[in-house]
Amino acid sequence: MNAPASAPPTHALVLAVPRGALFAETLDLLDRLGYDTRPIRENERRLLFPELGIVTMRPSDVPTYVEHGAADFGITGKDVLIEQSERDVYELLDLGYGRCRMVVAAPAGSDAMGEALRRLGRVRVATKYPRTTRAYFARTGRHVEVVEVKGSVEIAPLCGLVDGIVDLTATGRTLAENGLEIVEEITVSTARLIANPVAHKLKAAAVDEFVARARSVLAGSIARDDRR
Ligand SMILES: Nc1ncnc2c1ncn2[C@@H]1O[C@H](COP(=O)(O)OP(=O)(O)OP(=O)(O)O)[C@@H](O)[C@H]1O
Ligand SMILES: O=P(O)(O)OC[C@H]1O[C@H](OP(=O)(O)OP(=O)(O)O)[C@H](O)[C@@H]1O
Repeated sequence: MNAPASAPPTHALVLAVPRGALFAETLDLLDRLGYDTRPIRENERRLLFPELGIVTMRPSDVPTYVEHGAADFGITGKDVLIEQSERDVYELLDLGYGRCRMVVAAPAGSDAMGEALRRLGRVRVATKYPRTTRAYFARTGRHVEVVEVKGSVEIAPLCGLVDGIVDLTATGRTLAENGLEIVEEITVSTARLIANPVAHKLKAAAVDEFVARARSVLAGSIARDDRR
């Protein structure tokens, strides 16, 4: 049976696109890969774009949709992939943008964390990244009590809730504005292209073609940056 004329074209691949901090650069990349991103840019409340094979969501939800095959592939931060390390997804490509550091930070000049460790044998840390934080403190041989918060993590030590935080920083402005300083760096994060393992096999040609085009577009950006 033929599809009705009004049905959206079915795309070979469905891509999960992160909103928020990675959104603008992801749309710029998609433009350069030949997507017409105008419908996405024109309506910030619309989330699903079947005519483009694109679904938009929070960065931390991208691995969920890709793991379950609701999207064939997607873009999210390496920090999200580390936090959700149990997800069954393939990491295909480092896209280079969205660069930030995941750090341990504490009130500037205070040694609040060292004092807590000496006095109480444990340090209290607020974060949106509980698993990464526990793993990091276990790896570095310290007892940590993790307080999970949903955002604006920097406020937690200022209110006496915790001794320090684990959070992302890019310019360092948010830490500085809140009287915090970086104590340790856990990792560096950039945006990554991930794929559903089954789609990666069954739609190998389409996935490989997308990855090859993305590589060549990214190589072009690096060459352009080098010329500046
Ligand atoms: N300066 C930055 N601060 C935070 N995240 C950044 C920064 N620069 C790039 N990123 C990337 O953007 C992602 C977070 O985006 P955003 O802050 O918009 O998400 P969010 O609203 O916190 O949603 P979620 O609930 O999914 O974490 C991070 O996972 C990281 O990979
Ligand atoms: O080093 P900077 O350039 O200042 O960026 C870092 C800030 O950006 C992110 O917050 P976001 O805006 O995502 O809000 P959130 O705190 O609610 O996660 C991150 O959690 C820091 O707070």
